[in-house]
Amino acid sequence: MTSSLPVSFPLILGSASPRRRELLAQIGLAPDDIVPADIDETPQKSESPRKLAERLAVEKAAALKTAHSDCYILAADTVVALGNRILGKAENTAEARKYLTLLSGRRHKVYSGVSLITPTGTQVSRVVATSVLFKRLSDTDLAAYLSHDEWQGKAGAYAIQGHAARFIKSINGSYSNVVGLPLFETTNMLQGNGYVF
Ligand SMILES: Cc1cn([C@H]2C[C@H](O)[C@@H](COP(=O)(O)OP(=O)(O)OP(=O)(O)O)O2)c(=O)[nH]c1=O
Repeated sequence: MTSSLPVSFPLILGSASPRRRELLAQIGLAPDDIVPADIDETPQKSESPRKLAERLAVEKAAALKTAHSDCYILAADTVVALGNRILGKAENTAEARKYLTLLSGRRHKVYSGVSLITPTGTQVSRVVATSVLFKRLSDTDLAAYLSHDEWQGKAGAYAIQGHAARFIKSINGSYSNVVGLPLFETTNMLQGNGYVF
């Protein structure tokens, strides 16, 4: 007898981030295709971190819609924020040092926007926030962290899933959200919109 599991439409992950692919794999999801969305990620004037994370996730998914009709398209964006100040990806070691010095001994928020386009063209989105508390970083901590390239390509110039875990006293909220994709909310979004897995 053959099983009669309902068959879903293909899932496209609109992301160049290896973290997002790994996070999906963690919950048993292998996208049918991975297609980075090339959009301008510059914040708008006075845009809040939350709004930025949502807008960029929406735009990343929307950028892939025409080329991938009849698919589920999932995209996300992660923003690190100290109050309303957005810390993006550092461009060089000096900027990474500046960001980490700002985060030192303080609590900040990480917002991930997630957006899903269904095969019928409906787009749903949400933002998840996690609060992260860094210990006070010594010069030795900073020098050690900046001596390897973990800071590169990460919002706020750190990776909670890497060596930066040494610096994190506590988090309040979703861990996977900090790494780049809130898995509980993403699962609900996919299943709530008919994606079977
Ligand atoms: C705060 C934090 C961010 N990050 C990463 C997740 C994201 O890859 C990156 C934030 O940049 P994003 O612009 O969200 O993502 P991306 O440019 O890497 O990939 P794409 O836009 O194609 O989806 O920072 C970590 O890996 N660990 C962390 O602790």
